[in-house]
Amino acid sequence: MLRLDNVTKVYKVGAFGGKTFTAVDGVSFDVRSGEVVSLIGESGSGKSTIGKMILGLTPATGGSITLGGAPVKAGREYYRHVQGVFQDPFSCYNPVFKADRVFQLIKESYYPEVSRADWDERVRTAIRDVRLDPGQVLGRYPHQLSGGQLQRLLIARALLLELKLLVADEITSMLDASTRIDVLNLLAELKERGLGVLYVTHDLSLGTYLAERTVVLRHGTVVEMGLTEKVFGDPLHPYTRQLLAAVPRLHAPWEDAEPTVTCHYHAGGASGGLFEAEPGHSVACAGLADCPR
Ligand SMILES: Nc1ncnc2c1ncn2[C@@H]1O[C@H](COP(=O)(O)OP(=O)(O)OP(=O)(O)O)[C@@H](O)[C@H]1O
Repeated sequence: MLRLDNVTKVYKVGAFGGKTFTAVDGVSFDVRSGEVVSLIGESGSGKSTIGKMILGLTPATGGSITLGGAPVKAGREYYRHVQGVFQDPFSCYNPVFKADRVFQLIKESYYPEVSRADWDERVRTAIRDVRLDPGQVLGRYPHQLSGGQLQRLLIARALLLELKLLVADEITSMLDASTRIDVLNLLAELKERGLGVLYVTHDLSLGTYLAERTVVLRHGTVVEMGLTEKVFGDPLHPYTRQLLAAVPRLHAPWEDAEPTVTCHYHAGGASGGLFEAEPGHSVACAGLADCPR
């Protein structure tokens, strides 16, 4: 459904934009309907930039991003099918308006023909779908609602559209542990409904919780990707191993990752792109001292 092919993003930086910085470099992966793909990497690895390009908020410098074969085209029709939910739910609301105004804006833009009564019923259904009580959240200002409630209202808002893909960028990082699980379970329900979800996170444990496939990003390039159980069960790239070793475990002392001695990419005779080490599990060069440059 969503396909990124060799996507690159080069930002102009410096006082007069005279220098450039490549934030995303030749990234390719896809997200299918009814699937959660998690995009994982440390801060600054390019995750949000990829999310923004998919949402048409910033153009790709190279490569292509397509939804159902059609290129990203920011605008009303595209946003009917593709929506983003971000880390800080408060920033998505205008504090001087009641939070549920976001539903009214969707009606005005997409469903002006729907009667007031019908629309109110749709809104209440969407709110119940995200496990909120309409009576408790409608008519309130953003500051009167919790971060988790605001986050879920944004998901409810997305559900009112004919959504195919949701880009969820660090949406659980500001939530407490139990609300976080509620929101993750909600995403799991969305995929049951056939939606594709790109779940952007730097938290590996959350990524593994619900993603069928995982893409590991480092310095703007994909270093490993594949079925989540394979990427996490048998990480091949030293960076993935490092990330996994850094996940805190209850009652277990922190241990550094075992040093990587094999570059699966070069051992497999690959050159260019990623090497498919096993079906559904690909890896980039490990960058070991003896890897050909
Ligand atoms: N508008 C911009 N102009 C110049 N550089 C930018 C711009 N936006 C992002 N960058 C740079 O691109 C790189 C990737 O940023 P991005 O926000 O995509 O990372 P991220 O993986 O989402 O990080 P985080 O997890 O901290 O949100 C960073 O080095 C960042 O400084």
